[in-house]
Amino acid sequence: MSRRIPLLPLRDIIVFPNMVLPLFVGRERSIKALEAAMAQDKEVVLSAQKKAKTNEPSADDIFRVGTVGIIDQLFQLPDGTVKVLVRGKQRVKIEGYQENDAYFEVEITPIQDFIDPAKDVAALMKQLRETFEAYVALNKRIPPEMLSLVAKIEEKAEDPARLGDTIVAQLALKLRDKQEILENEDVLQRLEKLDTILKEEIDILQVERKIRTRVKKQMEKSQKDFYDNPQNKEMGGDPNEFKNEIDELEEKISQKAMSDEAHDKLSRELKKLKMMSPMSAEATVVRNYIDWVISLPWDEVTEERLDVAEAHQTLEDDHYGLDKPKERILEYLSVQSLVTEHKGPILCLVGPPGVGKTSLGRSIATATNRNFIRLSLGGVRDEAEIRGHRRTYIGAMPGKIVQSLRKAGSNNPVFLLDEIDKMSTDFRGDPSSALLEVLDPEQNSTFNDHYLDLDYDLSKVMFICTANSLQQIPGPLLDRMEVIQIPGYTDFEKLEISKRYLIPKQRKNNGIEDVEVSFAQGAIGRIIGQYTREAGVRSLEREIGTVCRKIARQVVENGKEQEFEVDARSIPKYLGPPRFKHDTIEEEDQVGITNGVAWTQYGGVMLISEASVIPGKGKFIITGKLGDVMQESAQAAMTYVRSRAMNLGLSPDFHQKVDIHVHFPEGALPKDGPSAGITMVTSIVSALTQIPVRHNVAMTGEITLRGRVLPIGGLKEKGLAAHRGGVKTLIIPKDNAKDIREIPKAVRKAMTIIAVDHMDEVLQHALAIENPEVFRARLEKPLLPPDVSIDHVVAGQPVLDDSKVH
Ligand SMILES: Nc1ncnc2c1ncn2[C@@H]1O[C@H](COP(=O)(O)OP(=O)(O)OP(=O)(O)O)[C@@H](O)[C@H]1O
Repeated sequence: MSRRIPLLPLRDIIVFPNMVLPLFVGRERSIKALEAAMAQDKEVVLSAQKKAKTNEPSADDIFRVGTVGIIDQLFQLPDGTVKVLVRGKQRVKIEGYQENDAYFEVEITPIQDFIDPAKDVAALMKQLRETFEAYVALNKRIPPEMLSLVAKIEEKAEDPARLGDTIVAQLALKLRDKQEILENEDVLQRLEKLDTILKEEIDILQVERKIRTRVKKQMEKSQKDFYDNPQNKEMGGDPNEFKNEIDELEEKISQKAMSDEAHDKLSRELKKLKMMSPMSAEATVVRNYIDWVISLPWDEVTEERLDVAEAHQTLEDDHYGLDKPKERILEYLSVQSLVTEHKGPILCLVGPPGVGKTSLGRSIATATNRNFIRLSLGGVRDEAEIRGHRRTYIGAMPGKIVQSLRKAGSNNPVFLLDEIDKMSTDFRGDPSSALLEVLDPEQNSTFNDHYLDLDYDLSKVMFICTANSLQQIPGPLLDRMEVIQIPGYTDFEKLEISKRYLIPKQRKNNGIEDVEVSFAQGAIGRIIGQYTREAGVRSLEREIGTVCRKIARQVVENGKEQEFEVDARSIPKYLGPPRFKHDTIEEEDQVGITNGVAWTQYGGVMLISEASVIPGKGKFIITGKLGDVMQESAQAAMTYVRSRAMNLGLSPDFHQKVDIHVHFPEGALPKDGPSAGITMVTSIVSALTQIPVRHNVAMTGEITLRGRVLPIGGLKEKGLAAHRGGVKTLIIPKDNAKDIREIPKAVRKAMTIIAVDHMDEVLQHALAIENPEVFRARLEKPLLPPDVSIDHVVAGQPVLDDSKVH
């Protein structure tokens, strides 16, 4: 829906939503625009000029994307200029300019933010918050209260767009860069971009700081020389205070239980500290070191216990379903309680995001009376992040393992190493080799952090790893783990999880526990089907949270006495228009459009392939996100189609007279591209023969040159995706028939699963042919009937004369 609003062109400033800032307006046209806005509903479009210097900008001089703002205050200053306080509201696209005599009026449409469901929003927000904190620590220009604001937004994990907009508003970036961020509709890409920019800035600031420290050190040295001169003694700092501090540290060191090695080391460090000038940078480094060592839990433990029945109850109380993982976890815990030392393998929970890996870890901690800490390894590329920097580096710190242990406060916590499949390696060393040492029970009783340079005993820690996909876990690490797979949930399971856990939890979080709220089954089903697309329940929980928040607002406005019945029809009122449609099947059979199912590390997805044929010269084009991955399969597919040309009623040289275009529309990027081979062939054959593809059939399988259908992975996830999408018949490779058992029973019952060996069979089941028998007979005919020479077959001959299309 477009609207018309006055425009205020800005010089060198970009306003983001939620940003409040004063503007000084001097240009006559701009003042007129403001007056017009004040006369209407105080809204004005704020969009930057491409060049700040332009005095009389024309439509082409102004960016097409800006922000609608509300004028909160307006003052006329004595010199004729106007000061306005504006508040950014929403990104908008300028569709057209109407230049009237006095000012610009623009036609705008709001820009909808897009959140890629395949990405882990919470982790990205956390990462950006951390980077921002590191940046603020180096950059004193940014008010510290921004940190708490940013932390609050991140903690709620609901509004990634706001997080990005709040941070970008604080940065001094080039206009073009800011505009680019404003224009990007993909919220998570905006966050990633900001994260990169901040990291670059941090690098620069660190170099500057190093230089400053060096200069400061030199100054301190000359200062020390100055104080050391007896004549100047009386001007020095308070020596008593320093002595008290040293005494205090000495006391702490002697009282704290820690290894002998640590004791000795700290005594030596303390001796060094005594010799130093209290205000020197060196003294600060030594003090920091001593603080770190003292604050670690050397001897603090929580009393472990394990009552299997109780642990079972805790796991049941916190999670619905997940029978197999729960059973395996209990077996694991039982073994651990029988052996005195934890020398067994490490548990590794593998599954898509939001299936409860972290929360299972938390339950294990509760069940065994251990503290719980979580460390995300996503994006860790540097060995030093795990193991710390040597103290010779400026600003050195212990690595993340030691930092986390300090947070845990005991030396026997459950330590969840999240996303071990997302670590990467670069020139700074391989973090996975450091991690190997951490996890290896033979080595980890003497774990040596570079910063501490002391052995620390990690053998009492219970490590649990999580990953989205097995394939990406470094081999040596995988060897040491006991993998527990947690597949995605069916819609039925999601419904139950919502009813039993997510809705009560969100009602509590949003303070509407004691309000009459009921969620109809249909309402939850609609949220699952049309507002989320995921294997886990993370977005589902967020959407339910949004509904609860909106109810909370109504309660605040109108009192608690109302009853709220959330039914399927009312969902758009709470959550806006449905977000996902095309993950379900088409309503009618269509030529050239085939449903595939594919595996991604976030669970199964529907993957549609479209083919269309146009007169041409034999070009074969594949486009869409999957384009590159599919090139090789595409060649095999084409060879098969050409070898079957006669049987399909096509001229043998059909491929020279047409161009074929196959497209895989947007969607999550599957990891197993080739399994879309048979989907592509079906689309091509349908487009060439003009026989529609059955809309309620989906398929997966790789194809060879001769049309054999090869097995694929991830059948379970694919089955779930097909079921979610409303598929009635699922075609799978015969070699995968043994895996059908993995698909939940309810899903198996709801559809027919056909295992095939050859592409010919796929076509028989997938194409909407009235008489499949005739079609099969046709496919089984020898390739070239002996009495027909190639010359007799002409392009455009009647297609499959003996079978009818319905
Ligand atoms: N089976 C279940 N029963 C009850 N609640 C569940 C279940 N599975 C997931 N949840 C809830 O879903 C939310 C997301 O789960 P969690 O954060 O543990 O997912 P995860 O698998 O660890 O994801 P990630 O890998 O992205 O960290 C949590 O609030 C969790 O309590």
